[in-house]
Amino acid sequence: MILAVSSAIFIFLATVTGIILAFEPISNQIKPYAITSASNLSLAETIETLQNEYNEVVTLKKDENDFVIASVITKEGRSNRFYINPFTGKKIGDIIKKASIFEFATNLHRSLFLKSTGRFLVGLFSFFLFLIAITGIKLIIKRQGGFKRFFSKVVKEEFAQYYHVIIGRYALIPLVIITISGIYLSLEKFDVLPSNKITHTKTQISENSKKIAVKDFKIFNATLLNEFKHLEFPFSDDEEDYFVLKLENKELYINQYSGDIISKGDFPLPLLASNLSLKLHTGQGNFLWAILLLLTCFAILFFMYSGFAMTLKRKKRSSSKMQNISDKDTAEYIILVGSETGHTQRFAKQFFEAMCLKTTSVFIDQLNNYTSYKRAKHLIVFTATYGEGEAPSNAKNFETLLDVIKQNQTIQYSVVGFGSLMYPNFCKYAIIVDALLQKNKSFMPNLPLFKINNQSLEAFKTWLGQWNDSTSLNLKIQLNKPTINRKKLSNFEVISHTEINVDDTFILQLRPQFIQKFQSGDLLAFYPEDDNVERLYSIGRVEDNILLSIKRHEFGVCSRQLSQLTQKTMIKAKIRRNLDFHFPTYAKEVVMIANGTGIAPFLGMINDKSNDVKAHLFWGGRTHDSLEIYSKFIDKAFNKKTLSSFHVAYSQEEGKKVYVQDVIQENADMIARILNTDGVVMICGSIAMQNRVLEVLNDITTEKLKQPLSTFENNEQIKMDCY
Ligand SMILES: Cc1cc2nc3c(=O)[nH]c(=O)nc-3n(C[C@H](O)[C@H](O)[C@H](O)COP(=O)(O)O)c2cc1C
Repeated sequence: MILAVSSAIFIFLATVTGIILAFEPISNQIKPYAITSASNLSLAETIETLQNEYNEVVTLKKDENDFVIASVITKEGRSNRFYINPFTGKKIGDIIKKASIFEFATNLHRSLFLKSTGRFLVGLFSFFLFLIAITGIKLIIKRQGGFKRFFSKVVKEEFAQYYHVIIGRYALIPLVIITISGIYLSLEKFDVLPSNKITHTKTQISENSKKIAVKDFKIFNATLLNEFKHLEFPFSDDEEDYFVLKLENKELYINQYSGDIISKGDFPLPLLASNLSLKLHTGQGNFLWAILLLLTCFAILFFMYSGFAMTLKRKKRSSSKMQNISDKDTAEYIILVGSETGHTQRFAKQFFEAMCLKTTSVFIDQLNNYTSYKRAKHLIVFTATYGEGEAPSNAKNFETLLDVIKQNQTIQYSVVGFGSLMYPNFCKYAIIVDALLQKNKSFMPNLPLFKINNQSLEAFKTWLGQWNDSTSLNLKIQLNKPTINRKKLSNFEVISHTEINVDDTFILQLRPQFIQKFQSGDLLAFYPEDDNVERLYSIGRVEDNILLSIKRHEFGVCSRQLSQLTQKTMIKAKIRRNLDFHFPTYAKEVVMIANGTGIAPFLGMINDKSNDVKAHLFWGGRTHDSLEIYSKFIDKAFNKKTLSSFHVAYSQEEGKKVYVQDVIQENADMIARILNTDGVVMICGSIAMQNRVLEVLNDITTEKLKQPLSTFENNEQIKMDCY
C-alpha cells in the first residue's frame, strides 16, 4: 500500500504516456517501407545496386522498424537520406519524423521534463512498480493455493478483486519485463553500469590479399540483410579508411580494397542488455510486442483502479477502531478475530459493541495477539479462512501462541467460522481453531463450531440466538444491510409459475423486459429488500425465457417471496454471466449431472441445442413425483432428439435408495469413454452431491483411464456450478 500510494502519480503519468508511446512503433510499422522479401538478400547485392544508382554511398542502415535507410550523394551531387528498396536501391519514402505528440510523451515518460532528477525518479518508481508486480505474483500464488494452480479457476467474489487477479495473471509477466527494462534504461544514464564500449581485436590478414570489387567481398556476400544493422562506407580512398559493419552482436572493420576483416569487436554484455531493454521497453520493430505493451499499460491503469477500490472497501470495513474499555486481564469475555479483508471484523465489532451495552467486562483483539487472560471466562473466536484452508494474516501466529501461552483457569470457548462454500475447504481454519481449543486443557466448549457462508446475516443471527441461550446476556445486534442500487436492476415479468410440488419446489419462468444477453448456465441474482443479500439461481434458457427451479425453504426470505409471485407480476433482478458454465458446443459429447433444482440450466441446454453435441442427462431426486414438474422439458428434448439419454435416481422411493452417483457408477464405461474422447462433464446442484459425484468420477477415471480426475479438471473437461 505504501508503495502504491507513493508511486501512484508517477506510475499513472508513465502509464498514460506509455499508452501514447506504444502507438509510435505500431503506427510506424504499418507504413509501407518494410520489404519483407528482402531479408534473404545479401548485403553485397544491395551495395552493388546502390553503387550503380548513386554517385557515392555514405551509410546504409536498418532502423528499429527494419526499414532500410541509405545516406547517399546522388548523381546530381546532392546529399540525401531516405528509405530505399534494397532490391532496386531506389528511394521509397522520406524518413519518418517523430510526431510532436510522441516527442512530448517521450520526454514526459523518460524524465518528467525534470532532466536528471526526473530520470532518477522515473527509474525509482519503475523499481517500485517492479516490486508491486513481484508481490502481486506472490499474492496470486498464495491466493490460488500454489504455483501450479496459478492459472486455475478464480472464485469470483467482487468485481475489482476478481478482475485484479484475472488480468494480473496475464499482465504481471509483461509488467515485470517492462519495469526491469525501464530500470535498466534509467540506470544507463547514471554511469552505474559497466561500460558499453566495444573493444576491438585485430585479425590476422594474409599478406597477398588482392584488390577486388566490393560486390565480391566475402563478408558482404555472407551477410544477409536481416542480420545486418549498420554499414559505414570508407571516408576516403585512403587504404587506412575502412568499412565499419555492425551486426546484431558485433562490429567489424573491413579493408576497403581486399574485403578482409581487419578487426573484430564483440558487443559487451551491457550493450547487448541495453539494446534488448530498449526493444522490450519500446516495442520497436515488433508489432505484436508493441500491442502487448499497450494492453499491459491499460492493465496497469485497471490495477490502479481495482487496487485502490479494494483497499478503500477493506479500510471502510475494518475502519472505526474498536475501543476496549476493559483490560485483557480484567475482562471476562475475550473476543479474538481473524480477518483478512474486514468482513469478519465487521461482525466481531457489532458483537463487541452489543456486548459492551451489557457488560464492561469485555475485551477484543486479533488472534495474532493471543496472550494470557487472568479473569477470562469466555473466549469467542470469529475467524475467516484463506488460501487453501489457511489462517487469515492476522491469525497466522495463533496456533504457536496457543501452544506456548498457558491460562490459569478454564475458559469456555465458542468458534464462529466465516467462509465461502465456493472454496473446497469451507471454514477450514475455524475448524482447525476449534480443534486446537478442544485439545487444549485450559479450554472447554460452550457452543459447537458454527460456520457462516458468504457473510450471511441470517446465519449470524441464528448463531447469536444460540449464544444468547447459552449465556444470560440477551444481545441484540442491528447488522447493517449491504447497500444495493435498485436502479441498476432489470425488470422481469413472471410468465408462468408451476404448483409447488412434494419437495416444496416449483418452476418459475420469467421474461426480461429489455433485450438482454444470457444463456443457460448464467445466473439470475435477486436482492430481497429485507436484507439486500444476493441470492443466485441458475438459469435455463427456454424459448427466450428464463427458467428457474426454486426450492421454497421454511425460513428462506427470497424463496418464499418468489413462491408467492403471480403471473404478469414484475420482479427486479440482475443477470450475471457465468461463462464457465455455458454449454460446451465444441465437445462431441456432454454428460450433465444434477440433483434437485440443479437441473434448471440443463433443461435449458437440452432444449436449446443448435449443434449436434450428444447430451446425456443424469438427475437425482427424491421420488417419481419430484420429476413431474421437469418431465415436460425432458420429453420435449427427447422428441427433438436433442437429448440422447436420461438417467434418473430416486433416493426416497420404496425399496432401494438410489443416488445420482450410483447411476453414474452404473454407467462408468460410458463416462470413461466420453472423458477419454475430449467430452465434458457438467455438474450442477448441491455441494454434498458434487463431492460424492466427484469421488465416483475419480474412481472411474483412475480405474478405467489410469488418470486422476484432476487431469480432466485441469483440461477444463469438468464444469461445476454447485451451491
Ligand atoms: C483468496 C481467498 C481464499 C479463500 N479461501 C477460502 C477457503 O479455503 N475456505 C473458505 O471457507 N473460505 C475461503 N475464502 C472466503 C473467505 O473466508 C470469506 O469470504 C470470508 O467471509 C472473508 O472474511 P474477511 O473479509 O474477514 O477476511 C477465501 C477468500 C479468498 C478471497
